[in-house]
Amino acid sequence: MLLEVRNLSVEYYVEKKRISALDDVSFSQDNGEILGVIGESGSGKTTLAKAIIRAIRPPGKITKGEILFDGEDILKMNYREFKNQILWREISYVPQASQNSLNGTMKIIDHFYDTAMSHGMEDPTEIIERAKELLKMVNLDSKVLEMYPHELSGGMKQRVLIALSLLLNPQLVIMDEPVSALDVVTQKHILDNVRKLNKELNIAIIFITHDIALAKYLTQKLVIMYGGEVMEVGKTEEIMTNPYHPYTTFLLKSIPSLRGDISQLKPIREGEISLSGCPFSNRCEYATDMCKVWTPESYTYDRRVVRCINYANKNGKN
Ligand SMILES: Nc1ncnc2c1ncn2[C@@H]1O[C@H](COP(=O)(O)OP(=O)(O)OP(=O)(O)O)[C@@H](O)[C@H]1O
Repeated sequence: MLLEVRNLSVEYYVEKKRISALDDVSFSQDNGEILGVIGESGSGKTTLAKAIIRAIRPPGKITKGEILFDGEDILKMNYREFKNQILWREISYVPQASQNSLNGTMKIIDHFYDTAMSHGMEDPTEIIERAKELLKMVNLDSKVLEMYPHELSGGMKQRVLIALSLLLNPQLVIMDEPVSALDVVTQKHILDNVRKLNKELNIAIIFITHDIALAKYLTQKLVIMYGGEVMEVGKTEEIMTNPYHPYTTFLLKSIPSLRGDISQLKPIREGEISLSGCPFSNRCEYATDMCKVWTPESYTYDRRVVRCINYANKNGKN
């Protein structure tokens, strides 16, 4: 097992109010596996990614849990040690809206130099060769290295960032909504690149998206999130053909409206997340009075993890 997140909770404190962004989140990922993290806006996806790369900053705080990477709890590591040994080298991150994260005054090659040199790769020829090799993997010509970000399309910039994230040969790359700002054709090209990288290099990928159709296309395992909680975890194929949690069913029903037009997806509105009981109970067509007051735990049923009271008596507790 490559990654194991255990009972992770993150809170933000804003104007004396406590926002629970992640509540008791647990899941695992195997070496070389593509894991999709799916949920509507505000469900905690980016917070989860940031927790794994230890980038939660005040007013946010990890209040509970463990993140085991190759068996070691990275939350317990000294931060400097984590930064030098794990970040970029073992786990890299392609942030949300990352196309804007390239520095407009720097050529693409300088981005590769910067990252390489800050991690002890000093030989310029080696860096250029590695950059060319990585660009080729994402179907970009090496002449891109001499270009500035504004000379590239959104899709090209996204591919540069994916190439950059692979510079130090990480075992795990976390991609936060990597294609959501792109047109459908470019989305497909990039997803095919990601798939190729995963196959050829055996890199594990956490693919964060609100679009279950994209996740269906790319991932092997799914973590479905709502209101900071994990609603369901299982093999993509099994979840797609037979969802257990009512929220997953709800998401799957929304597939046709999502394809190609992300503007149709409505973020979770304030008040929709139930603050007591199951977070989905306000919207769930099967919710009983019990669901509104009693917070379900995670139950393992049929190799699936489901956080729904209906599964409480079906099998043992997780
Ligand atoms: N810096 C912050 N300060 C206060 N609250 C925050 C902060 N970052 C996130 N939150 C809150 O934490 C919750 C989870 O947000 P998060 O950004 O992780 O969700 P998300 O699923 O990634 O959403 P999106 O798809 O819109 O990025 C939300 O209620 C959000 O308002």
